[in-house]
Amino acid sequence: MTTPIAPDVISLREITKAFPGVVANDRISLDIVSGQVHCLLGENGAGKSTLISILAGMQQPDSGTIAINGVTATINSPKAAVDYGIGVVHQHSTLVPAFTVLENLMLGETGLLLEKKRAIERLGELAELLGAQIDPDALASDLGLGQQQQVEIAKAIWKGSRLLILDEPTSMLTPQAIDHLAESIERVKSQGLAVVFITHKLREAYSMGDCVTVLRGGRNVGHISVDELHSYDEQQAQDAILSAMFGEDISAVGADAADLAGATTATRETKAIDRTTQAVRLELTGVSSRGLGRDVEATDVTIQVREGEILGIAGIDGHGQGALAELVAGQRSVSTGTVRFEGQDVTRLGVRGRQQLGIRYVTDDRLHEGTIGSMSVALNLVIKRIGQRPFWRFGQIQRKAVDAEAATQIDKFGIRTPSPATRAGTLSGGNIQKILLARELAHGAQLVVVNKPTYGLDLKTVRLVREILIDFAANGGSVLLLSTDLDELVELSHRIEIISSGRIVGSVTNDGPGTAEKVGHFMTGAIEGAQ
Ligand SMILES: Nc1ncnc2c1ncn2[C@@H]1O[C@H](COP(=O)(O)OP(=O)(O)OP(=O)(O)O)[C@@H](O)[C@H]1O
Repeated sequence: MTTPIAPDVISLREITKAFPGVVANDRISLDIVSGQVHCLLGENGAGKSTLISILAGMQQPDSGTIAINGVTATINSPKAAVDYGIGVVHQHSTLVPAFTVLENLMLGETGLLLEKKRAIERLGELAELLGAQIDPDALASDLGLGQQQQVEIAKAIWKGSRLLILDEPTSMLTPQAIDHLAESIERVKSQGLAVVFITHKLREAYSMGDCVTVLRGGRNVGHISVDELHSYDEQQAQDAILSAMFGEDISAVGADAADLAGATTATRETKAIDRTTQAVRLELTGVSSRGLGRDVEATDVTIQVREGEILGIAGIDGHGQGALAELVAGQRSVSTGTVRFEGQDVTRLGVRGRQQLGIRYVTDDRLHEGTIGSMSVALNLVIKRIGQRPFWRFGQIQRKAVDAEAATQIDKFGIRTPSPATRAGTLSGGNIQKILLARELAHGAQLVVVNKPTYGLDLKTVRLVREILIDFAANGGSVLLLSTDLDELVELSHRIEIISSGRIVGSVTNDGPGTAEKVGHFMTGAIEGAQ
């Protein structure tokens, strides 16, 4: 066991960090105390990631100080952060897939392998601390997401951390893995570590947090102390957080606050699609995909999506959702089976041809595949229409038309950007997602494939994106929704099919209470089957 660490206070004072056109952190002060989970909430672009990247030594503040127990700490590199005992678990896995768990852990931040015997001992200590079973010899690529995350936590506190920062740790996990994570956090906390927990989910802030800080527009706009949070019931905690998050806008949010908070269990009132009147728009018959062999291929998939229908595809992340999405979009080839769109065989049609028919794709890889970070917001909004009128004429870009389109979409989707000319890569995750949706749903979209459309988005943006999809379907559009979030699937889908190891293993009509349990049953079966 690790020795309990004496209570520490990490004090941030007046931390300020500006980027061109935006003050990401504006004189933020807060205290992070050992033995407590400090939740950090705020809308997309509020400044959370900037603040943790400063704590993690990845960025330097323009001004302000960080002190540990009253002594100034100079965190001028990731190595310095590790030396101060600050470990971060990022949203996306940083493990090397081809390495074993042990190799990943031994490969420290210096890139040097530690001594093996000592590493096995340390892993044993940490596995006990986390209450996790971690096989040192398992390949990282063979681990489920929950297990990968346990390894990431072990890696973050490998050197005996004092502060563990978890950046939206629950967004990809199954309900079971979230429970396990909550137990691990409790144990880490009881060993005297401080935890900073970034989440968009108010339920989690209440159930796992000891205190809450809300950021808005780069500022610390509200703090709920340990005593306050522990004295509140869930409703009071939600009200306090929401009013800090939305300030005067709360009246606009008003009655929908519970929805925004994700407090209610999602149920969809809409009836199933009328199969006698709504034509089949997309039909996959016995389709298997053929990719580069890096991830799970779709195998023998037969599905139909009708006009006006949202078909949800549930499953543990990495079970062939990417392959399925790409083969509908035309980005991955079909090895067997047929893909038909509005009656036409499009099995061999490429991406561009499918786009012209109205098939659109919002990838879950917003930053790399979905947008070009070095290009402006305006160009990203029209990038799929290069060479086409009215944005290009005679090989020349038509600035006026591009700017007019950008202005319309920025307004319609509430994209928060200093200007249309700002580089897309500098926007927050939520705003990048809005660019993708704006672009893909524009101009003749008939069917949109969306993969994890609200992953990492804040409450308001989640609601906006879901409303956009519901409206699109209500107006006759078809949606193939791939998601790992059961609440989202139940809230949006008319029907839900479950994918496991690339195959469809079940189908549930979303006809009222009990749907989530039925889907969960298939998913759990899928987990057991996969491990
Ligand atoms: N490297 C950068 N260059 C320019 N602007 C940046 C950079 N990093 C962040 N920003 C801007 O700083 C602001 C705060 O962004 P930050 O990523 O910290 O917010 P966030 O609260 O973490 O958002 P999200 O919930 O979307 O992750 C945003 O307006 C963002 O566009």
